[in-house]
Amino acid sequence: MAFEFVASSRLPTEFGDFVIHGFQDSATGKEHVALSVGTLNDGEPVLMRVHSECLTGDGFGSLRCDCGPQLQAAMQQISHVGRGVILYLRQEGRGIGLVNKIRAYALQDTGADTVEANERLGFGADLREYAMCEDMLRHLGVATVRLLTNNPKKVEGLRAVGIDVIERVPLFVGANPHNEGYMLTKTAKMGHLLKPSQS
Ligand SMILES: Nc1nc2c(ncn2[C@@H]2O[C@H](COP(=O)(O)OP(=O)(O)OP(=O)(O)O)[C@@H](O)[C@H]2O)c(=O)[nH]1
Ligand SMILES: [Zn+2]
Repeated sequence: MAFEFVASSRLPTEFGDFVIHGFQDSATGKEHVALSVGTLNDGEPVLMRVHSECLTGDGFGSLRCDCGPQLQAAMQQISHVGRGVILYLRQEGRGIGLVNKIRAYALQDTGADTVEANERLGFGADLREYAMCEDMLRHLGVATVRLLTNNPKKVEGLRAVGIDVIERVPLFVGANPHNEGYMLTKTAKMGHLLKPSQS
């Protein structure tokens, strides 16, 4: 089978107690994980975050983007509610990979915005795909979701692979002096909704 569940275990974190579920995609060689809290297979809508890997933001605390605070806020909210799931997808750099993201950052250091940098490297602005999410949610028994995101295209992408997104729930974490321009580009060129008035 191309995509399979491998194992689950307890994962206590500083944001609360999760269960981590490991999946392998033999077609791509990627390993994806889900972090869940509570009972998900009861047919009720599930609060969900689909988070794309960002080693620099999630792991190193980079201020160039908003990924780290978004992941932490999602973990806090889901833990607080006591029910929900985070799908952590290994699609670093919107799918171009870690080293290519660093190449894109180098271009941004000399004036390109996040979209132009990808294009100069010969990539589209966003190469992510979401088909694996359907497999992961089926395994977890999730029927419908309320999606924590500021990106309407992510809602469309998930619906396109058969996931029943019944609501988009904004995930605002604010900006800092290092990511202000990046956040403006996401709004202007990528359709992100980054103000409460836009939601
Ligand atoms: N290529 C590239 N990828 C980036 C850059 N900054 C962040 N990323 C990646 O972008 C992904 C996160 O996407 P975002 O556009 O921040 O947000 P989103 O997931 O589309 O939307 P939200 O659900 O609102 O977070 C992660 O995989 C990051 O590694 C960049 O300048 N260039
Ligand atoms: Zn990031």
